[in-house]
Amino acid sequence: MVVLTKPSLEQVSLPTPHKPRSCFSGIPVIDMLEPGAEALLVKACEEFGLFKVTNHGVPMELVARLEDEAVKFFSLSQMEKERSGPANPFGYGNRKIGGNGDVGWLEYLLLEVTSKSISHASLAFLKETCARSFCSVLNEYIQAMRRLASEVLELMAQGLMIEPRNIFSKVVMDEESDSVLRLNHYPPCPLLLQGLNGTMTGFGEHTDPQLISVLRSNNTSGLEISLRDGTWVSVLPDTESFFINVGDSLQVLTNGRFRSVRHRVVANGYKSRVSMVYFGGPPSRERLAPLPLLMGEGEQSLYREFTWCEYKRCAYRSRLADNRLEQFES
Ligand SMILES: C=C1C[C@]23C[C@@]1(O)CC[C@H]2[C@@]12CC[C@H](O)[C@@](C)(C(=O)O1)[C@H]2[C@@H]3C(=O)O
Ligand SMILES: O=C(O)CCC(=O)C(=O)O
Ligand SMILES: [Fe+2]
Repeated sequence: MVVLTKPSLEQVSLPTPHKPRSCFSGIPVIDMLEPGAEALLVKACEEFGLFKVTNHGVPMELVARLEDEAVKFFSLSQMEKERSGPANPFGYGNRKIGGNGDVGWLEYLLLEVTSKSISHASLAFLKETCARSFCSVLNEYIQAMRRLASEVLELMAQGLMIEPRNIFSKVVMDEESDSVLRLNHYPPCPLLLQGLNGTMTGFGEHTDPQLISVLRSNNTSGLEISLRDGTWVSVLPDTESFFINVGDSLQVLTNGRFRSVRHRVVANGYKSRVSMVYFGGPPSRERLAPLPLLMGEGEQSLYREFTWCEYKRCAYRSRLADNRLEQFES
């Protein structure tokens, strides 16, 4: 995405501006090596659906290498980047999110992930544009994210006191798990420096469909979450930690006990934001329904059983802000 000049900005339809939010310092921080982390983690999933983890074991040097490659990719000419696009759903995307009319102040690379690496299809369109080093660091990062996602999911099961301990993690560790890696670049938005009142949407509000998302960003703010009472707050960036989001699938498995957090990103007038998100999803044929182990006596199941494939089909027909789980409520 190039930084557009004023006349060309007036010719494109822009995402709707909204009011800036206050910074929130209450995001739970979970030290993964601390005894008792599992109970804190459960509380965070119930209250916020978002927390950050420290002592996560992911080498910061690996994170820096992938971020460097992502920055290099986004600095290519528009023509070169577009050789890896349009995102349908995978590939390079610019401003358009999904196929149903959502737009944001960003460009991104959306990559399909198999159990070991990025998929052949995603690799094929990347190879056209990118150095071998990008592909190899992507695969290393994916492995680190799978391991972290799996460890966090095991701590969740432990905190919920359910067995086996891999009851959630085996879903994302499955050979056929359907996961995604997303590299987002939100360039500075010149309109914000030209007296635009309010803020500009970088990535519109939504919940993530998978079990969990593992998010890391550079030091530029922009991420906002909706609290239980519906107020939006801004999350301070933290380059050393990973943010973990509860996704829709985990909300279903826990019968609504864990909260799939609504979140969005606002653009910045001065600084670029780069985020890298791993979405840990189930295999296509996986059946999703509240785990009987987690249901109290007489507790009603909030959702009917459905497969990940069914859910995804419906997700890709929806707008970003839609409540995708509504159709699966019982
Ligand atoms: C508008 C859309 C983009 C999205 C697919 C969808 O139709 C609805 C869910 C969106 C979302 C949000 C979280 C992730 O960024 C994403 C990759 C996902 O799995 O679901 C995106 C989808 C996308 O950008 O293709
Ligand atoms: O860029 C971010 O910080 C969040 C992006 C996001 O929510 C997503 O890619 O689904
Ligand atoms: Fe998201």
